[in-house]
Amino acid sequence: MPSSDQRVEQAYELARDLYASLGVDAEQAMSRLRQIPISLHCWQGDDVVGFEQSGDELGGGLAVTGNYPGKASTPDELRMDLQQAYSLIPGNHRLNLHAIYGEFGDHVPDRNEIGPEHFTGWIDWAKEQQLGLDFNPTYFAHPLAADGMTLSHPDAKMRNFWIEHGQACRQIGATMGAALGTPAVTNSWIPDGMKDTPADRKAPRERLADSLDAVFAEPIDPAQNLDAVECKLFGIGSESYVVGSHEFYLGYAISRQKLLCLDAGHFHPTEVISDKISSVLTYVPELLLHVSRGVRWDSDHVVTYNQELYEIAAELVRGGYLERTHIGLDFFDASINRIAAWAIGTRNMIKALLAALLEPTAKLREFEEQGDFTARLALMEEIKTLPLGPVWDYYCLQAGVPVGMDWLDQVRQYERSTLINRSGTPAVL
Ligand SMILES: C[C@H](O)[C@H](O)[C@@H](O)C(=O)CO
Ligand SMILES: [Mn+2]
Repeated sequence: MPSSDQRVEQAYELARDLYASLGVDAEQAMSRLRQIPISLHCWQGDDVVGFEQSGDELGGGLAVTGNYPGKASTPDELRMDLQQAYSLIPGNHRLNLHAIYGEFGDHVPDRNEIGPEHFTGWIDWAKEQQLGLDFNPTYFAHPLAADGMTLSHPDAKMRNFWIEHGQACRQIGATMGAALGTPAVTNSWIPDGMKDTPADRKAPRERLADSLDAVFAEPIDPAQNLDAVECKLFGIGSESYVVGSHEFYLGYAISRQKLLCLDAGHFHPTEVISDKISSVLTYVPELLLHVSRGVRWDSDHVVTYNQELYEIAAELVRGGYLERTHIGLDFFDASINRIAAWAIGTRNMIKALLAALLEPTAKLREFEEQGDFTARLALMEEIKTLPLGPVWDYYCLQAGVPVGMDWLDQVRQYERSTLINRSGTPAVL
């Protein structure tokens, strides 16, 4: 009887030969994949609560549903949970932190007073774990964002408070980047918008452009920090008008040569970000992706292995855009084990990149150039059932992470040994 590792190897060899017959080198695909970091978002680990202990509502049109037990409530717990998640995911990746996740001690500073000193614990840990860090100002869950306006607020004092927050966050990003030798992508998303039809769409957008210019005024070495801006179509409470719309940020990013963040859940349901990548990268230097999954009104379901995920990955590979794209995740689900959510979403993202790297693109292009759209469609359909699974299993085996569903046993074990003991967790999980 072959061992399970031998079965994985045998299945891989058959798959490798099949891909080779289509002109695809599976070894090369895997070695490229090893170089692609995914930035895991810290906020899946605690339902976007953070460590300010303010008790302020999430707000900003964001909502987390579910009450799965065992959520992290201290930086140490969150780091422990992240380590557990990384141990289930092949490759070397990054962590994306929000400003509310600082280690603030007894006297929590206001958002405009935070500094790199509140993130030394994260930086030291990231160094130890060999992770790059990314960063985000938190323009929500705060009394000064309670009316749904921040950088575009009509009151200059309010705008200034948030401008100072944005400036502080860039310095934190730069400190992270300098300490870790890899630039932090510091991404700005603001909730500003209106529930009902505004009488003035223009003024808030003009104010937002001015505020962003003030946030980004200080030049920072791009080897330490890169600025990104993220649009949204609508949120809860901003159904009729969002100041930072797609057109607004596309124009802003192009005119200021900033990174544009495309969140897969932030567009009309019939729009897909896979079709935007090549347009946007014609004009902006680099792209940040928030890979997510929109379901009706919610933009943040756990990423599944669906056709759009494949198309996103395929566009990055086909266009040669991997070097200019930072891949981050953005979902939060409190109805399932939070570590499993990270594992499922991140493994799916990596699996989609592997599928894209295994695509016989040269053949597809050949058909397209010949005008043979029949053959192009036929091959695209054939690709859907090529043996990706055996290559994926082999990739996981080689990386020393669980193969197939085995990762779930480890999550269950961690649940029993650790999550169950957390305060607020019922005796039986
Ligand atoms: C918590 C994140 O900053 C947030 O999800 C943002 O990126 C977003 O997508 C808001 O809908
Ligand atoms: Mn997002």
